[in-house]
Amino acid sequence: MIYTITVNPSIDYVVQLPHMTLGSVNRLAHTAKLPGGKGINVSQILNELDQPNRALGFMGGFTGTFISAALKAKGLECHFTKIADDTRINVKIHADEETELNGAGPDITTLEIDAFYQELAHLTEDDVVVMSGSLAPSLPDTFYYDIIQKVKAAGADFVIDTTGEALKKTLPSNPLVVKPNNHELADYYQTTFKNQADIIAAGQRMLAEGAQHVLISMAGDGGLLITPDQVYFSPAPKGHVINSVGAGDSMIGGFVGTFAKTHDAVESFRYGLACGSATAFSEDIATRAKINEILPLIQIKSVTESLH
Ligand SMILES: Nc1ncnc2c1ncn2[C@@H]1O[C@H](COP(=O)(O)OP(=O)(O)OP(=O)(O)O)[C@@H](O)[C@H]1O
Ligand SMILES: O=P(O)(O)OC[C@@]1(O)O[C@H](CO)[C@@H](O)[C@@H]1O
Repeated sequence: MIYTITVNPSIDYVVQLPHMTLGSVNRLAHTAKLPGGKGINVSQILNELDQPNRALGFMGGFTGTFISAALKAKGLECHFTKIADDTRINVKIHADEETELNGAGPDITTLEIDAFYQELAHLTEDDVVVMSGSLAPSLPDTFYYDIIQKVKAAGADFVIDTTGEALKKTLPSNPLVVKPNNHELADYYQTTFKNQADIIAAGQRMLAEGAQHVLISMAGDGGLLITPDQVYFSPAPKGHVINSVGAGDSMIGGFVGTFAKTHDAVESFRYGLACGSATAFSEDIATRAKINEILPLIQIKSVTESLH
């Protein structure tokens, strides 16, 4: 079973307007309220790929009721831990440029945290736990690290979508895959990239530091997959970008869901790329139909030889 953990889910309130003027009343041309949060987005993709999975995390209040109902309607298996406080609302403004206003998140009590841990009490070595997104402020900084210790004790695999110090702390525990984007990768090693070879070298360093696979996403410039003995690149297919929020989560969902079925890293990369672009070309997280439309457009090539 794949478990996704969204500690801090959200209603993503997506608003569109041709132009936003700060300090004025702006009238919205189009709005949408979508269930969001990084792990939930991964679960939505897994569901589209018919990959059994269970969405975990904390959910509460009228916002939590909305998200749970929306996910149930989509057929997701959800085991969220109920909390007393309201789940947050994140505002995604699509005007001249994309601007995001993400809430800090609700208060979560020690009793609620204990109840959440019960969901991880029966992990086995066949399981994969995907952890994504910010921690609510009331959670300890070690929250993800503590979960990883439980995952490792059960012999299960894990994926964590994080950056900075949190990533540094988890790499030695050998995550199945890490997916920094090229900017996060440059920040991580406090460097700037002049060309693709520099990006690949940084990805290989992350592999040496413990990741089993490194996926580097580069938005409209495509992605790279780094394995212990090969490096692959794919450009992104061209299309009309509608809402790139969740493209990175979709890439993780495509990779992890396919890897669980095939144990084939390149095939998993292919699905990851297709799911990422399919979401960028959709209002919400991509559907199976959109993913199928994009899959034939993905062109992966090995760039290993060009490095020597
Ligand atoms: N404009 C785009 N055109 C085509 N494909 C895209 C576009 N944006 C994203 N993608 C696809 O989705 C993948 C992940 O996107 P991106 O690099 O933006 O991830 P991210 O930075 O983690 O995004 P986010 O945090 O918004 O989810 C890319 O590698 C690419 O395959
Ligand atoms: O505030 P966090 O937890 O870092 O990110 C939350 C979020 O921006 O991530 C998803 C897109 O990746 C959205 O659905 C959601 O609003």
